[in-house]
Amino acid sequence: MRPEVPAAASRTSRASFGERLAAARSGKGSLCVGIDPHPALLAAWGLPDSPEGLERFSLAVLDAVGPVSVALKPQVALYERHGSRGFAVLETLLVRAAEAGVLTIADAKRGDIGSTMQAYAEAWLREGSPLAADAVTLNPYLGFESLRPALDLARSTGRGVFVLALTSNPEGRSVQHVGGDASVARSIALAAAGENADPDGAGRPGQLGHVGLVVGATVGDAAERLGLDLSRLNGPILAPGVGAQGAGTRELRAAFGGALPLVLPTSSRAILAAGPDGTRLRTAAERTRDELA
Ligand SMILES: O=C(O)c1cc(=O)[nH]c(=O)n1[C@@H]1O[C@H](COP(=O)(O)O)[C@@H](O)[C@H]1O
Repeated sequence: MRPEVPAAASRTSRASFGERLAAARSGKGSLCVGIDPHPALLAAWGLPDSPEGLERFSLAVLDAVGPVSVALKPQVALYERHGSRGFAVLETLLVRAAEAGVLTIADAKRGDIGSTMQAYAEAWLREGSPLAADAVTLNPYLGFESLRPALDLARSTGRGVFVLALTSNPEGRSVQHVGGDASVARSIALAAAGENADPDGAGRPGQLGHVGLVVGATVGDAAERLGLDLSRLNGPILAPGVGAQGAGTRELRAAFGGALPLVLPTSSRAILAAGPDGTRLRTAAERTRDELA
């Protein structure tokens, strides 16, 4: 049976996603835990690489780290590899997280021509969609403006998007860093800041907006070097790369400087490896959160 629509999907509040995230951070501190059920992790937890294993893993992570994390970020490919039954597990996770009051960021990295983008936007952000999350990651390779359906839907529903700008992987440089002052990364950051200038379209500039960026914690001084003025984004910055990819507090400070208050660090494998014991898992998340504070 299809799970009910997440509570988050039926919200009518006009608060922007950036404001909702900031409110949640003020109570819970600032850590996003990524849910990446890799086959090796399932095996280490004594679970089968099957939809059943996936469901037990996902709900155990929610129970253990939900209370100490401001958001959970399921990596949708790890669900997709189990086909429709994997996606059914993701739907259940999104419902349960909404019921538990934990924000969800679907790490789907979607991006396509506008007409197709409309369908992706509806899948991940529309009221009533079984896969609706609080936010979704987007890939702007087809041009920032191709993301328009998702930008507009996020704005009108109080949900958010995180657009890839400077990714944590070394290969990203060959696309994102080229061009000096006119780099792809800088143009994406400028476009995102422009969207956030009036985040709810109601003439209330100054609110944190619905358009976030993904900037890896591993990127060193790239943001500064390429002229991305992240402190003017007026929206959240998702920073993967913490833990398994080698970044910690020092790297976050080096990468973000004055923009650190906007940064939501996210870590997956380094925390998930502490399971399956729920107490150890929660302690690992708390320790990571507190070290990064
Ligand atoms: O959008 C992302 O979440 C993301 C962007 C990026 O630049 N780098 C990056 O690692 N990610 C995702 O963040 C997670 C990182 O996992 P860990 O390396 O295990 O912490 C994976 O799900 C990646 O797909």
